[in-house]
Amino acid sequence: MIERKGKEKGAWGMSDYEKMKRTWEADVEKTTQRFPERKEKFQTSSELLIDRLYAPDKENDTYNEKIGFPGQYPYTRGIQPTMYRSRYWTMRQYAGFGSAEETNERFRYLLEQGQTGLSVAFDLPTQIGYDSDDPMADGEVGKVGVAIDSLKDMEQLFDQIPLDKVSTSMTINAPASILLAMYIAVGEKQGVAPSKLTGTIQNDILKEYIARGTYIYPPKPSMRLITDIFAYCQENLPKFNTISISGYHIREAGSTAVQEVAFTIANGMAYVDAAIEAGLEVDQFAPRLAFFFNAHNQFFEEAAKFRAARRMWAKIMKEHYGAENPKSWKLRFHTQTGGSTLTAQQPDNNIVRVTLQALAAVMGGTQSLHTNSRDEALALPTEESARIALRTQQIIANESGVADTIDPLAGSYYVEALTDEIEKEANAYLERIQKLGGAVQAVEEGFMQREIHSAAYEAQKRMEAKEDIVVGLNEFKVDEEIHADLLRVDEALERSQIEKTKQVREGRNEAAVEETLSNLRNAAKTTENVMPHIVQAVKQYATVGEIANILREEFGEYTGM
Ligand SMILES: CC(C)(COP(=O)(O)OP(=O)(O)OC[C@H]1O[C@@H](n2cnc3c(N)ncnc32)[C@H](O)[C@@H]1OP(=O)(O)O)[C@@H](O)C(=O)NCCC(=O)NCCSC(=O)CCC(=O)O
Repeated sequence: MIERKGKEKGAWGMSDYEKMKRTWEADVEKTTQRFPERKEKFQTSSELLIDRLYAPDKENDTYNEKIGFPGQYPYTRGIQPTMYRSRYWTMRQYAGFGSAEETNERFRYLLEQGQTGLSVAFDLPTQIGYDSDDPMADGEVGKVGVAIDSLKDMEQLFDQIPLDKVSTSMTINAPASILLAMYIAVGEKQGVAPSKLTGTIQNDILKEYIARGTYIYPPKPSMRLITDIFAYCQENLPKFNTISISGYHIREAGSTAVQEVAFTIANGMAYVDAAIEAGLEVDQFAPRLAFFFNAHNQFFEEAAKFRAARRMWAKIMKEHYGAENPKSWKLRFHTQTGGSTLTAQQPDNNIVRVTLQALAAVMGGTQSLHTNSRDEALALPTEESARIALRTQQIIANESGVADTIDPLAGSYYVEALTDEIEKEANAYLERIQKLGGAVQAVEEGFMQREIHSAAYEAQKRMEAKEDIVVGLNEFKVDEEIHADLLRVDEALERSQIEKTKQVREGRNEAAVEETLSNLRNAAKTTENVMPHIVQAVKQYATVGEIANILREEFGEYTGM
């Protein structure tokens, strides 16, 4: 794979490789002042010293162009010069169920247990912009996540959790502006200025049309809401990640690893195009774009997928969009282990699957990680399962030694070849999507959906023919009764949540609510940024449903392809 060519020495008598290495060493010097390495000396159990980085010891063109050094373009080896030697990935377990109080308790439990970031799961009504007392919410309140109707719920959700110390991810898409506005308002109540807030909103509508389904408005106004958020955050929340461009759900819907990368990056390009069209400067908003991928069981392919995605995005941002700020080139991502790979049969086996998948994510250089709980194929995780899932990451980080040297798979013939092939195949998809007119067009025409369905169909056939073995499912089965200790949401929650929201409505200043909602409506009719109006409305305790309904009236509803 690696062919060595003679190389001219530059004016300073240094080859390109030597220059790159020096630059990396200087970056390490700088980074470690802010983020010192975890240990003075890293060593194996036999006391063999572990170097920060293993790289070719001589000039090598392929290495320079394709692989390079960590923290350097094209970032194949990771986005930080020291990676996990300085700081482990963020351990960020997706959690939420029932009421804000219950979820707050789970959050605090997870933080006490060593989790390092928060990730909010909202219930379905919240995700599609309905209050708990809306007939559309019937039977769904607090089921797959926490029920949030008004700022009151958000205040309880983050009670005793200092928003200047912890970063929060919120899996919210169509109503992302509303939940972000509530987060800003809670921050202010805690005395934390918006400029200090750190976190991420998912805010990725395209994959909702493709795979996940919680869309409200048609594509055009949805894209406008997203670029309004970019513009608002650029001014007011410079540390907040404005979107989490998600391949996770595309993969859950049955795509291949290549499709996951290709469609996610295509969607990413659509957001960049929309923001540029809205008049934003690429180097202003691109540094705060984030990504979110899945991790399945095919260990090497998964690790290679992350490395390929990073390299592709760096090239696209630099060469296609002409971004000049290196922060715009870096693909930063969260990983969640693959929910669809878990089995209801012999559920403890899922712990092993999650371990493999999490390891692939770490080998691929993830910034943040959720490890699924063993019982997720059955119900919401119990506290014990959630703890084991977190412990899985902690064991990988603290006991396995895999985080002690940067990108340990680099240079493996197999992994580098897979990285190249994934990049090539994903680029071929990108070309097809560009020919269709870009991701928005491709989604509207159902192109990605069709490709995913056919991949899922093929995978199902392989499984039924036992070409693909899933342990406990089509082979190695046992007679069992599944009697896991499952967490169920109390049916009384819906009634108490409805009552709580009723009280909020009774206690607020109705004239002020009306005024802020009417200002929002006026802004929605023009091109004015809607975000400041949504912030004003939530501060008056206008609810998620009330705000989403104003936008429904102005933008219309999307009824599917
Ligand atoms: C960018 C990420 C990916 C990660 O952000 P984090 O804050 O956790 O990590 P980070 O940015 O890497 O690190 C925080 C700060 O430390 C710095 N830092 C980190 N490591 C460093 C190192 N080695 N050297 C120097 N600096 C370092 C970073 O630059 C950054 O500072 P600066 O910022 O100053 O540079 C973000 O978007 C994120 O947290 N995403 C999570 C998304 C998520 O949880 N989604 C759940 C979806 S759940 C879902 O959808 C489930 C299924 C469903 O419901 O359908």
